[in-house]
Amino acid sequence: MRAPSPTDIAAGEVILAVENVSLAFGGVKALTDVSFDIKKGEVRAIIGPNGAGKTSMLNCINGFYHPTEGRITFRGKTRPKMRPYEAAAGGIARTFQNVALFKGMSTLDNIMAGRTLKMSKGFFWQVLRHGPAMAEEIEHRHFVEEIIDFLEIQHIRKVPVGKLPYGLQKRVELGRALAMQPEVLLLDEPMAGMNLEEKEDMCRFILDVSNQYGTTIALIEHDMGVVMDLSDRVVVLEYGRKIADGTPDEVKRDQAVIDAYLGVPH
Ligand SMILES: Nc1ncnc2c1ncn2[C@@H]1O[C@H](COP(=O)(O)OP(=O)(O)OP(=O)(O)O)[C@@H](O)[C@H]1O
Repeated sequence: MRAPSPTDIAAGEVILAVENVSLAFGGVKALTDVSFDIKKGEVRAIIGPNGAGKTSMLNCINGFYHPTEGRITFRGKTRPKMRPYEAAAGGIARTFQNVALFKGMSTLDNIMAGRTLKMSKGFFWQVLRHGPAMAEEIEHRHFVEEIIDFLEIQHIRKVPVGKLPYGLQKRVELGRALAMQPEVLLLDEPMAGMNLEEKEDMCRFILDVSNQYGTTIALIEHDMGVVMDLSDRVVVLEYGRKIADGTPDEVKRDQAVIDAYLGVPH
């Protein structure tokens, strides 16, 4: 698979910064004054007990929610009212806690759907499937086939995704996100509901995406073994507040984190 679009941000520099972000739903404070950054090329985990605000944080990053306070800066630009399609077009792709695919469509068509953002030819040409649109579609199909090879899902390319086991559906969803050639990939519980073998496969693919293509990855994950193996740095939320931030080793020795996971009252 080809590398993501080139960027002017060097590996190790901050590509996305979350500053003093708060988010409230009526009286419920999902996030309170949360700050952390994500560096280009790293695997950044967001962890915390149920209801800690992890999914709300991803939803703020990709523009699905707008923070009540604070700001999010992506590639040096602060866009407080960024919408999900603007985030995707700008290089932030996302997978969901519960697989969100077109269940009646094939693996190939689902991944192709992720590619439409990259298609420049207008609807008129697309409908005619002629001329410039045809040439462009062939190029995009090549790219999608590369992703299918990369994720080792050639055998299911024509199968409607609704008929696939859950682990493979998660892999197809990853493929659809990769089809956008994102600079930042947000993964919401990529291993949820998987058996051990499927988890090992998904871990390998995430590491391959990171190592081979330098894609920056932020992931929410409950499986601590996976988090410790995959991540460069971990941010820990509890009741919507950040309680720790550091390398996996630092975080697992942090007393506030140990207390949060053991349910010690504060
Ligand atoms: N759309 C919403 N409307 C009202 N409250 C919400 C909404 N989304 C999230 N919340 C609340 O915000 C808080 C944080 O929820 P969130 O889903 O972000 O946590 P989480 O850490 O992702 O949890 P889990 O691990 O269970 O998925 C919870 O109290 C939740 O009930």
